[in-house]
Amino acid sequence: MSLEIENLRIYYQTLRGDVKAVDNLSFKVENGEIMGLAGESGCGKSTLSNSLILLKPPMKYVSGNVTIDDEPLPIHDFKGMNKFRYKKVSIIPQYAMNALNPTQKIGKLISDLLENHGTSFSTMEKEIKERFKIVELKEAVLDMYPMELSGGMKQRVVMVISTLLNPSLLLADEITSALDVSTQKAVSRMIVEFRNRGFVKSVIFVTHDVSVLYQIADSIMIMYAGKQVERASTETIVKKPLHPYTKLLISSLPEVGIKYSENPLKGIPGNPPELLTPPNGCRFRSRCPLAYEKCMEEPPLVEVMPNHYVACWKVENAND
Ligand SMILES: Nc1ncnc2c1ncn2[C@@H]1O[C@H](COP(=O)(O)OP(=O)(O)OP(=O)(O)O)[C@@H](O)[C@H]1O
Repeated sequence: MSLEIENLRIYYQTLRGDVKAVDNLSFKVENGEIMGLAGESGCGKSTLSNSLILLKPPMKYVSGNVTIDDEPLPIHDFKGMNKFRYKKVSIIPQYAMNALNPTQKIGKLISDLLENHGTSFSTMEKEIKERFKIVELKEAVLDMYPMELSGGMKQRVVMVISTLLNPSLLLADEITSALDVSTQKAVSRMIVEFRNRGFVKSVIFVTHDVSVLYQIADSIMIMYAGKQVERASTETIVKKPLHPYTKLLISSLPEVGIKYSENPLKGIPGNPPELLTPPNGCRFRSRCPLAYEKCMEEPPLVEVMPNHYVACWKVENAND
């Protein structure tokens, strides 16, 4: 098993109280699996992914266990995580294109990073050049400054850098949303290629855009207001979703590249609840066309079919 998460709670400490951004999540990601993570803006996707590598204030660890390759991952221990970052868990951040130091040439940047992790550019040179070839970057890029590269090229440089040490888990956070459609496809294909070649064991691919996931993910987890509402194979989530929220999300698939925040879900009045004081029971109930009294109680996440998990009373009680 590449990643295993049990009862994870990650909050933001604010003057008004705790924002319950990730509220009791449990799931597993197998070796070789690309898991898509989708849901409307503000549902906790970035919080989950950031907490697995860079948990710092105002974000706070509240409870839960994380294991990677069957070894505990001390996400609550900022310093203790140093030996796991890049080596075991790596991230292509949301604004990867701006993540490169503008005053350093790409080659120097890679060399510094490798030295910080106990290896060197010369040891890794063959591999670096090989990977540049895979992402269709010329070797000459090593001698360039970030400002000399296009957005898509910078994105690919960051992809190579974050996976050079063959991490077990790669977190990819909205890495395609700022790109044009053909670059989006190329970047998504490269993630699959990296997984196929064993550069990364597993991937959590965060996006607003389920249509991107349909092309690359093996499984999809749908989050709503800090909770997991449904998780299954990609085929099942797209073709046979069971949770009312997933159904609405799938039926209102936006055009590629348009964020849900710019194109609110059609047919679902209202907004997700505030995570400072989330409602009791099902957090989707105020917008759910199927809500009934039972939804005042929190629905458990139930495996309704093998590897198909849903948190909805209507689904659980469908045969009553
Ligand atoms: N620094 C912060 N302080 C307080 N609350 C925060 C902070 N960052 C995020 N939040 C809150 O945590 C919740 C989850 O946010 P998060 O960014 O994880 O959602 P997301 O699903 O990744 O959204 P997006 O797709 O827009 O990035 C939201 O309610 C958000 O307002």
